[in-house]
Amino acid sequence: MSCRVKICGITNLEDALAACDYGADALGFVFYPKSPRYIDPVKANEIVAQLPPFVVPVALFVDAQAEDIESVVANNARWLIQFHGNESEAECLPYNRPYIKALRVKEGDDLLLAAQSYPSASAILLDAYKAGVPGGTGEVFNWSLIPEALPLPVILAGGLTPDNVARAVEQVAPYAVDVSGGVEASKGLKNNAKVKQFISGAKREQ
Ligand SMILES: O=C(O)c1ccccc1NCC(=O)[C@H](O)[C@H](O)COP(=O)(O)O
Repeated sequence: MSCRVKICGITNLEDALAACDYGADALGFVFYPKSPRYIDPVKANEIVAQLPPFVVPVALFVDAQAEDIESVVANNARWLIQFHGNESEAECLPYNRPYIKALRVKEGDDLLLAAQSYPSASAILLDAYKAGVPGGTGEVFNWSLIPEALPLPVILAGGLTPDNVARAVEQVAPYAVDVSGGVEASKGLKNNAKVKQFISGAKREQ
């Protein structure tokens, strides 16, 4: 089965539309001010207004204030929210939007228990744990730590590239894959050839 693809860290319209042309299913916009991929909410909403109708825009926050989240998602009914910090389920619910909860994976974690703490999530995104860095680390985690029976669709992230994505899809069989650094020319700017190669690798029939 073909895997869905989310291209994260979009900061400009050209990269957004190119990713859509190559077959991206979702685009991630980072509203974490300390990220080199941070995008201004007004600019992000201008881009989202120009996306093809079947591409899902994902607004990514890290332990953000409710008013900051509202100020982004109130502008377009299409936004799905990705919580990439230490938000509890109760903190993910007030926006009445479908949401993805990111979990940062490290040895010894009980991922099943962690995923079970978010029964209202649409999907769980699994990313590499790195102390002091909430995401976009470019690091791969040990995929064999993922339990067989997670209760939600899994989005695999962390250090994916055009070179390893087909192997990741084959080994993990995730609902979707998510990439940021592995398809960049420089922080915040995508390399379109890498984006195209990544998407065809992810969607290649196994
Ligand atoms: O991309 C960031 O700078 C970022 C900062 C803080 C929290 C999350 C962030 N990105 C989250 C993503 O969804 C990335 O795509 C995911 O962490 C994988 O990144 P990469 O390993 O670079 O592919």
